[in-house]
Amino acid sequence: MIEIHQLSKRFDTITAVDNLSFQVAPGEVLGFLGPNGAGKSTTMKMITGFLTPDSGRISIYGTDISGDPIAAKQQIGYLPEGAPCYGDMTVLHFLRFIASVRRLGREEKGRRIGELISLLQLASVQHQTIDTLSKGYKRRVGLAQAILHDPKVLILDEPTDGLDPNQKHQVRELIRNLAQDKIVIISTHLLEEVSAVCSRAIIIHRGAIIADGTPAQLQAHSKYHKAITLRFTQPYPVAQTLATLPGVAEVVGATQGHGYTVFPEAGVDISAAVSACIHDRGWCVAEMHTLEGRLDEVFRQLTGGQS
Ligand SMILES: Nc1ncnc2c1ncn2[C@@H]1O[C@H](COP(=O)(O)OP(=O)(O)OP(=O)(O)O)[C@@H](O)[C@H]1O
Repeated sequence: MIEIHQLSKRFDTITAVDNLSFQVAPGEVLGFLGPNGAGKSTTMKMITGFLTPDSGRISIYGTDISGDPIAAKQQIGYLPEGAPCYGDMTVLHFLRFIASVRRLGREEKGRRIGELISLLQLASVQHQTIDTLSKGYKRRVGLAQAILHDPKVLILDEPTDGLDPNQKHQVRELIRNLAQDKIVIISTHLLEEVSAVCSRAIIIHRGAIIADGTPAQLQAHSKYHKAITLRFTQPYPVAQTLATLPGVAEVVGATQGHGYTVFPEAGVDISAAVSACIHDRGWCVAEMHTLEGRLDEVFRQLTGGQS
């Protein structure tokens, strides 16, 4: 269990993290979302012991990070923003160095590095210096060093940044597999990443938590939650008719074709009423879908439209 209690950090006049409290349990993949400058990286740096908080407590499986930083850090794997340092080392030398720092035994060191080179597809670049690698490879080397000692806690700052779509997919699979018995916290700007890998998401804005829930719970705040999209084969008086149904908040027509989005009033399920109305009128429907909600819209709504 990770327990964060009333964590705060200021840089001169900027309050980067403002009285943040939350807990994360094993098996959870927690996504940290927020606009640029929201305080995600600063929070991660404090959880990993790289930055000292001005106030508040951080406990990693019962160990206070400021009380016993070495014991706490032994349990953590951290992928910071950007590329791994020591760019003049080859990938293999760097991973051997990290394995020594993490005090892996000789045999375990060789076995584990071999496993990770294969898992993260680093074989073709293992003798290349890190400075000469592409962004995607640097990111994968960063991930390899973060999970080398098989930590119980993984803190990953934008883990798929710079990866191509195939690599993004592979890394997300890897995170999902790793998460089974670990605590994983990832920061990301990619809302599809939250839906793909996170069991829970926290939205941070100006250093404070403004939403906390499963991706589905957050999507339920969207005005698209349980909205119905329709496409008809020919023109009908759809907007006027459906707008009069009980529970319908708004009907918006598409700019092209005979498509509509029917928005419900909050918490109302309008699917039965809409289907019955269409059936009664004998209208020919080409497509009909009920939407889950849009995380990007919830994010914009809660953060006031900032990037
Ligand atoms: N070392 C520092 N010195 C001064 N200000 C800092 C420092 N580190 C962060 N900040 C400021 O603290 C605030 C939070 O920054 P942080 O990097 O934690 O945000 P973030 O949510 O990770 O942003 P991004 O999504 O852009 O990475 C920002 O206003 C940033 O400029």
